[in-house]
Amino acid sequence: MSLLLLQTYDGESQFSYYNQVLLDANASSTEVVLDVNGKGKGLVATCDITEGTTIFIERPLVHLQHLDNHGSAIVCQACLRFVGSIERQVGHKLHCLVDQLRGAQRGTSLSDGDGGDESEIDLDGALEAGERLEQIYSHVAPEQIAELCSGTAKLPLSEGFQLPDPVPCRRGCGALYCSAACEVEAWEHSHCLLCPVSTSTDPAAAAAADSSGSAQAPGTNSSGHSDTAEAVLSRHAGTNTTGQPTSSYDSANADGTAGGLAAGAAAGAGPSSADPGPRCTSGDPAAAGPSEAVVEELCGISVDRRALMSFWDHARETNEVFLLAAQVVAATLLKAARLVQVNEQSGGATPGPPSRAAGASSDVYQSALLAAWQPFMYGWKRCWWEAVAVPDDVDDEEEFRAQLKSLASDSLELFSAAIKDPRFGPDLLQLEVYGSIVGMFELNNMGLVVSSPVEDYFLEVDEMEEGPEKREVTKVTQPLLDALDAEYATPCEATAFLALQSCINHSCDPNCTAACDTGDRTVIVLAQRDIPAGEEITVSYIDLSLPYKERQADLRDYGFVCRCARCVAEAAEARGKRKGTAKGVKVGRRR
Ligand SMILES: C[S@@+](CC[C@H](N)C(=O)[O-])C[C@H]1O[C@@H](n2cnc3c(N)ncnc32)[C@H](O)[C@@H]1O
Repeated sequence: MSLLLLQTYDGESQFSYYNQVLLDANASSTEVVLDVNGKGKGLVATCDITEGTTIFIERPLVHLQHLDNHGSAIVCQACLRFVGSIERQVGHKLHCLVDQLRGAQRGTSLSDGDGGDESEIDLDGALEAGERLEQIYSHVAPEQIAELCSGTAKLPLSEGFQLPDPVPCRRGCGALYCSAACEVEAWEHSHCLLCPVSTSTDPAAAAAADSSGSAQAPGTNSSGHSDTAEAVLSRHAGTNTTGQPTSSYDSANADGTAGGLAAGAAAGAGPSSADPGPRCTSGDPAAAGPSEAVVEELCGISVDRRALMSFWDHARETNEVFLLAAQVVAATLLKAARLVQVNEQSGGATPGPPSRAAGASSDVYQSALLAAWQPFMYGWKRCWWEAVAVPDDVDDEEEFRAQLKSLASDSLELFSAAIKDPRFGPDLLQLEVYGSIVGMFELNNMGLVVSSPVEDYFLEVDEMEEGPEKREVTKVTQPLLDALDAEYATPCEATAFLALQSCINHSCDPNCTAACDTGDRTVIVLAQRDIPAGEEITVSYIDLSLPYKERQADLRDYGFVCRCARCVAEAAEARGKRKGTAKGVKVGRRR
């Protein structure tokens, strides 16, 4: 059954799809070739390209800020821009850091108290966490962290680093955006299905969302009043079921500790919604606490928000890539449902699938599903559990792969309990399809890194001319810098899938770089030397400074052995050396 979505498509349809993608990305100097020297499809220059040329600029189809990065960077969940203010970014980082360290200490004492296995108690870890906590508090008082988090404290020179005011998700799940437009974009893309906060918190928004696929203007509540990030967060995410404040946008407790931001929890180490403990809520809907068992219908798709929370919890505890897979499934379903809806509204006169009411067959729904699936149709390669490289410490490969498959099966079961649309048949929620989507991220994803304005802020202070003014400023900033230590420069880190960038093959001597440093989620592919027409466009997937063997080991994660010119030359050189040694040719130092 799943074969419909996983069938191999003819070259013609791929060709026309990629032609449109090239056009959208303004990539007129390249073409997608379906087989490049046995490496599958690749990108090839159609004309001479000079060094420094921007080959194309592209936005991801789906992306996710790494969960363990939420404690380090408050960013727009749609475009990854840093939001809020320098003060809040600094306060949030310290808050999460403190909470994480406290968690490390608590974890130890808990297993101690439980009379658990002595060998599982990480006393060294607890000691280290304690020392780091002491170090932080020797520089910054808890009240200062609370003031930075709440925005009441002002840092010198910070007005030169203005960040957009955060716009909260209309349901108040904890996700923040840099603008109303970004909130709408995320909502319409997939968040309207994936947001775990139930309708009951804002019925007007849900009603509007249901009728049009987009709801009321974000940032306004049902009475039309403007919601601030703080208001929404404190209403929905600010307290969990134990009544503890959970967000660094809440004012932290007087001792600065109960704000409850646990980077560890956001990273998947935290408690489940059934056992709500402190959580980092920046963009982490699970932090909003369990919602009521409200089943809604959006564009004809049924969503059980409470079941969704269980899916979220499982993904946070096992593999965040399931959240990306959920985005793909949700975006595909929504797009298919909208295609059907548009056609129904136009009485079937416009091209597209006719309505069920008008006697449509299931083929109509399948063709809408296939049209919506197209952006991902050419990206998948193998199921996750088949594609993953077996870690060195695994003895039984078969068992390892069976475990991954079972994990994916659990995740899909939870997702299927939350989101249903029988009109489109069972294909999209088949295990092989789900596994192929997860596998697609394993083999094709691109890491996005957006540098932090906090780093720029501290650099500007550092670069001030020596003198009384700098001394005044550093009196305030140096303790913060000392408390943050290496954390001060942590960028926003995310992972993404892009239609065109994911066609570029790897080389250990690449002619291009792909980077995301503009702070608007766009990826820029840049020629780093002159590229003659007909040459393949290549980038590096790995750290190129590594020696041959380590590069090959890293590339195993992408499922291939690199045979680029550099690898072939280095392998030949190594073979030559081994041969020379075997023949007794002198190598190395003479005794
Ligand atoms: C991001 S995709 C690149 C596009 C891919 N060729 C395709 O057909 O979609 C990564 C996959 O391409 C193939 N690949 C990329 N670079 C390669 C290389 N240098 N040698 C062999 N295979 C490569 C591997 O199968 C890898 O898993």
